[in-house]
Amino acid sequence: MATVEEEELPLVLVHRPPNFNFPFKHRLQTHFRLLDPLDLDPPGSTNSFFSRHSASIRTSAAAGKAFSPDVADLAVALLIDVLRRVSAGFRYVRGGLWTRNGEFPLGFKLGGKRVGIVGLGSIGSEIAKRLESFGCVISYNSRRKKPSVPFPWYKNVYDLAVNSDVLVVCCALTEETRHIVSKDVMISLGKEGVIINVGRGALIDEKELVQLLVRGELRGAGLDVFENEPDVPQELFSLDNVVLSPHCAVATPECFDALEELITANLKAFFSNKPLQSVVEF
Ligand SMILES: NC(=O)C1=CN([C@@H]2O[C@H](COP(=O)(O)OP(=O)(O)OC[C@H]3O[C@@H](n4cnc5c(N)ncnc54)[C@H](O)[C@@H]3O)[C@@H](O)[C@H]2O)C=CC1
Ligand SMILES: O=CC(=O)O
Repeated sequence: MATVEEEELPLVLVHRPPNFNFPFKHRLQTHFRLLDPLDLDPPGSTNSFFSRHSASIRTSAAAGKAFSPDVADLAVALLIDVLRRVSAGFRYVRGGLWTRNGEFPLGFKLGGKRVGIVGLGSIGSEIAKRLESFGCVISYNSRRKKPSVPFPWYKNVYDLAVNSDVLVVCCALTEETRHIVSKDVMISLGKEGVIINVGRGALIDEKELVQLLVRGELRGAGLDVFENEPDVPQELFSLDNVVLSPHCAVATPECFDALEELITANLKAFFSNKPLQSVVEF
């Protein structure tokens, strides 16, 4: 039961993925009364509060750009790790292989690589900015050419892959983008090709990706997201050219501070009839 003082706070309906427990919930509760359907409905419920009421919900605050710099940092870290074999080198030293086998295999230079970004949104733009400063040559695919962007645009991912050494996948997952990185796209990237995914697992045909990596038909992959998290295909565990992270691109306290600031600003704007800083239309 809410107390009389709590009743006076603005009521906020929370819409979040079941695996996202925002650590600043208690601080938001000092300004707002939170109605979190996941506290009421079990995860996966087909008749959840949100699905029953979503038709009547028109506007909500989104994460906006709060996550983007940290996600972009991790994408670049995964790419450098795959190319320069950072994690593999660590395993080599720790496993005593340096003493036993001698020199470690050569890695590959980042500068000069042609990087194709699938989805030049908020995260993709941050990735482009970082990789450009490393001397990479950027191009991108999105539904439409972005007039203010200087990089070459490819209208499909296949053509982007043909003209890239690296594909960085960071577009939104929709029915249209599910498996947008198909077997054909990966084959067209070629044997020297590297794939980085910080978007969603299902943007890539994961079974085909695994097969291509196992058969040595790609140079490597850096993956933060997977089709059936937290289950990761076991075949990837023994591949030295694959770097895996547990969907943690946003997992920094700074990121959550930025998110808290944005959510609070959005909610305060909403309750004073001012424009939101970031909006989702349902
Ligand atoms: N690994 C992680 O921890 C995180 C992953 N993400 C994922 O990254 C995605 C992108 O995030 P933002 O850049 O912030 O979103 P955004 O909305 O700024 O950008 C999404 C981009 O996807 C593009 N896109 C949509 N449909 C497309 C299509 N059919 N073909 C090509 N491009 C298409 C849009 O043009 C847009 O440029 C999110 O939807 C989310 O799934 C987001 C945050 C953290
Ligand atoms: O962690 C956030 C996400 O969208 O992924």
